[in-house]
Amino acid sequence: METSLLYPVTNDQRTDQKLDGLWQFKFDETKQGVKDGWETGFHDGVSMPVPASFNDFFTDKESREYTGDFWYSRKFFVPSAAKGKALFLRFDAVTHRATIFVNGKEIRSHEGGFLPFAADISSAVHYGAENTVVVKGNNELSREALPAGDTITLRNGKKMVRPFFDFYNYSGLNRSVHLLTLPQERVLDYTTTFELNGQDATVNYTVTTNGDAPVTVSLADADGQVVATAQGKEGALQVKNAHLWQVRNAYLYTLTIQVGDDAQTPVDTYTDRIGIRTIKISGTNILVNDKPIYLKGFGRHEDSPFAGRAFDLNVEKKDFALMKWIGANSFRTSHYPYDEQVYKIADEEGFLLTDEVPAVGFKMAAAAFLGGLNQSFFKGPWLKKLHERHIDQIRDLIKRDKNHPSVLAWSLFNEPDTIDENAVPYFKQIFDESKDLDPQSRPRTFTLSEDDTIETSKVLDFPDFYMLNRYPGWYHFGGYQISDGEAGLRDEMDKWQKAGVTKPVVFTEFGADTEAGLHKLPSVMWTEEYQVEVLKMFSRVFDDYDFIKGEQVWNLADFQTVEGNMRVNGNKKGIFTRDRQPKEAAFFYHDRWNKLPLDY
Ligand SMILES: CCC[C@@H]1NC[C@@H](O)[C@H](O)[C@H]1C(=O)O
Repeated sequence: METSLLYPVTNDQRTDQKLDGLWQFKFDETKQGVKDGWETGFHDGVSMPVPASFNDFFTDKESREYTGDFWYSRKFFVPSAAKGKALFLRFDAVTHRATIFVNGKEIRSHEGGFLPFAADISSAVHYGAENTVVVKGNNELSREALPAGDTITLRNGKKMVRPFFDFYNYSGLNRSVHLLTLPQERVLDYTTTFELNGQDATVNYTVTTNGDAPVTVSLADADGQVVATAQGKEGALQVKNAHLWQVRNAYLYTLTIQVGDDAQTPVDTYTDRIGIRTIKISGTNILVNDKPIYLKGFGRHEDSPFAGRAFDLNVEKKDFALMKWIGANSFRTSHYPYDEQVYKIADEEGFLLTDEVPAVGFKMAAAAFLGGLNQSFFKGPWLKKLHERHIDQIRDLIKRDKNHPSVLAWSLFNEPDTIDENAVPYFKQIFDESKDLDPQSRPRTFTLSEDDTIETSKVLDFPDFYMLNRYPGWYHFGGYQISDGEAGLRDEMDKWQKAGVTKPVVFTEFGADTEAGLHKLPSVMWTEEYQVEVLKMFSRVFDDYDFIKGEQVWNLADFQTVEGNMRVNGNKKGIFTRDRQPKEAAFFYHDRWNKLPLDY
């Protein structure tokens, strides 16, 4: 688990310099790099943009599909003025694992392609001079790492990944790299929880530092007026006439943490924007500030042409424009934690997000679907290591994202095999170990695939609310048989109702692959008309069951997947195309959702 995952800020005590841009890049198929000393830097690579996945910049298949070790290198200057400071390189994400070298010295390694980590380089840098950072990355998949898959070797000796999941294995320095100078004594972390008292609110906080200097915490409103202050590493900020953070009606305060005796010359200062709101599950209702809400939105991917899985602020800005236009209020970070800047935008825009770890592909049937095996995923020599990494990434996910008002819930798996008895002890361990990680005690859950129903799933006691992924009209009962699909879906909902549903049910995946521009009257599958028919069918069912408290259609946009006879250059279930243009279904939801209140 990382010591500190605070997002970088710049002020009189801290600096944050992004090292984005063109780096040197090389594949290392024969693991030559270590023998040839690449860790000291190299100039005979190709230029590679950062942040970006490397895959789509090449014109040959071997490079696009490359699986194995790869190396990045660049120079960076450390000013003499940085002497006495703690120096870190913060990697917002390297997919799927990395080892970091500075001036040829190995600093640290990290496992997990979607969460940040920081390398303390204080002892390795030359001040007032250029330095060299080298990243040795690897993008192989296995059953003992997240996301799950296999790596095979073809007869020609090339390695190839076999994902147990339906998104392309885009790899590389997918998010920004920061050079940080920090005070030796500093804020490492903070927590916030909220109590609403009529018009007023209490912000309970804790602050973690690496020293004994006193701490002062203040809260300023959106106009910069300080509305509350408190002393100590634990305390309560009393806010009169609190302006609450609401769904699609956000309000953010600025929290300032100062370390040191003298407010004029603090040892460290850390600021962040927070929203005062509460989240609760009450019966079959999801409550924000004690008011029931209904989730309207999407499963998404960090995916776009050229940059692959890299965070691209332009794409993110467009996606939020589309989600606001269509009347959405929420999304799931399927199937991995997104870049922190996404959560900051969601905080500002008043969107709720379900924050998901990359525990995807924990199901051999998925592997079978993608040409894999048919055996129990939760019974194998890989489980011990997988569990260690799974809970480690849950810990870091919650540590990183716990102060975002936009985070509604934690999704600990996507479509795991929960029919298998062997899943129960694994789920118990994960839910026991994650129980107290979130100071705000937000709901923990996971998605249930088609096979995992109220009759077959063995782990329905664990989630705080249910997330269902259902595909009648597509993967079964498609085309003219869609009426059987609707009847079957209603049968299942009747069983949930008869069983006495005591928790909210949110549909987190449903939809149909659709080739933009394909039309037919009457419809056939793959046409835009048929996608609307499927979505109208789901809407009819959602409107008939009161315990259904959300509809998040799969997917916001078309996205890249592995090649296969079930994919047409990727997954086409998008409501928008991959270049973010509307299919007919976008206008259906624009009409359906904008008729409703923003939060219901
Ligand atoms: C029947 C499982 C559906 C599946 N669910 C997980 C997503 O990551 C996939 O994209 C989606 C699909 O096949 O469209």
